[in-house]
Amino acid sequence: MSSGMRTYGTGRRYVSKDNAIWASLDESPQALHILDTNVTNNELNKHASSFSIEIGKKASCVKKSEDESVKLLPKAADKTEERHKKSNSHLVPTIIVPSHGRNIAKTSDSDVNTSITESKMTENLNAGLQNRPQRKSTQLSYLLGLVDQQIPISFRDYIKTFKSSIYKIGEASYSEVFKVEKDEPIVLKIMPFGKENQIRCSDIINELKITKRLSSLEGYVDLQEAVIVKGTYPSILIKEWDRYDRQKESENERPDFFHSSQLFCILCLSHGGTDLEHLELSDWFETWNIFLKAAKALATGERKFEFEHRDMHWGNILIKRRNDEDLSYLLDEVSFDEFEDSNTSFPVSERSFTADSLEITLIDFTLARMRHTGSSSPIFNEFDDPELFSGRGDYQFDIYRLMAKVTKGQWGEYFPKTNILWLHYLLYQLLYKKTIPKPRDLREQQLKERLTKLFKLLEPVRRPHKGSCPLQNCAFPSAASLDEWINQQYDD
Ligand SMILES: Nc1ncnc2c1ncn2[C@@H]1O[C@H](COP(=O)(O)OP(=O)(O)OP(=O)(O)O)[C@@H](O)[C@H]1O
Repeated sequence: MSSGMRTYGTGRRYVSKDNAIWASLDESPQALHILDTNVTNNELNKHASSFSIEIGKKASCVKKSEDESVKLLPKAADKTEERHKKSNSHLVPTIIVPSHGRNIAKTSDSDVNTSITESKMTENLNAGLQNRPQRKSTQLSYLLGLVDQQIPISFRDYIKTFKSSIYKIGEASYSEVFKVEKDEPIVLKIMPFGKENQIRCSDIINELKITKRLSSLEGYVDLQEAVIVKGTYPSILIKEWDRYDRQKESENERPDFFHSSQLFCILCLSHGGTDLEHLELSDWFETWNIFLKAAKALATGERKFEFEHRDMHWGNILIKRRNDEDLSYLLDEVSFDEFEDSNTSFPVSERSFTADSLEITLIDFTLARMRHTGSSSPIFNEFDDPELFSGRGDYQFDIYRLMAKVTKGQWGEYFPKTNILWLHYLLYQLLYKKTIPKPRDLREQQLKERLTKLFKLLEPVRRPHKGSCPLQNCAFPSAASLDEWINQQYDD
């Protein structure tokens, strides 16, 4: 992996040996060291130091559990270590940020039983239901209500309803992601929940509600269906899992260990394309459009729902280029006459046009915050996993600490500035982590300069001096304000 670290796709995240990541950059966000040691919640500080790693040590597969004892992860971790010996010797594997808000729930199998009680549609589950085992069955009932089910359906039977081929396309901390081939392909995000080391039911509820709500907005993934299933992993998916493992070496444990009582939430989503980390960018038109569209999507989310993504790393930004056929109807509307006898070379406009034909889709709202309905309390994640704030070696991890600074731990409140932090991260990834061909003409050069200018404008902390408040330097309080500024500034 070019960046030397994996930021998603598994619970195990890696820090590059090169901790002096900023030393080589002119625009090094000063935030890193200042904020590392200054997270608002003292508890976080306490934990932050616990996760530092020593190169070459067997730290790769240990993590501190809640009771501070060090324990080995199951099989998958051993496999990871082996793999790293083989192919990733430049990485220092460690567990930095295992999952988002997916604390080790202190539940037993019986805590999440499948007996169905009357579903009570209380709106605010955030504060009330997390970490209360006695309410687990109420949470499950609530979740089933959200997906219009009375009881979980059989996992195998549900998968059988798909008549076309299914391929595994991705994986994450606690989920496996499959694609169902169709004219309009769909994606199945399969998340086991409710038991130890799995996603909390309350987190599933939040992700589902937010995904549903944003579904029709431009720039956000479409939720076509959500189901709660129960049972062992269907063999067709295991076969696909094995194929993926052979080709790409999965970081997860083979999902054949689940008990027949296991519950899963399956989100059926539109296919959003390739994530930014794995997409090769062809020019600065495209690069500009990715940033612009991400900023616009966040601005729309803010305006409609007081939305903050809070985890917009480059694995959560999907990009799809419309193919030539999709574009033909647009080409019909373009007059090429103006290019005749003109000094403007046609390829410039053509490239610009192509870049504009790109779609972005934001996914993964596990950590997101939004107002659900007018009167109800917001949906949000408590960020109560201290490991979220202890990552090192990538700007992504500093963003979590910066968010703690901005929110002062009041995660339920509305702080659109967190969207600006993620947009600054996005600019950094685009400008310094992607390999984009040099601008080939003036127009491309201008777009690159725009992005560089915005990178400076959005920088969270610039030359802080005594008594100054970090984050006060960035002029934009929200993605909406940035969007307005861009519209005024650049009318193209
Ligand atoms: N709708 C989609 N279309 C295409 N690919 C997708 C889609 N949803 C997920 N993926 C792929 O699967 C990966 C993991 O998905 P996602 O980020 O939603 O999982 P997660 O468990 O929430 O991850 P994280 O570790 O970031 O919490 C993505 O990075 C992407 O490559």
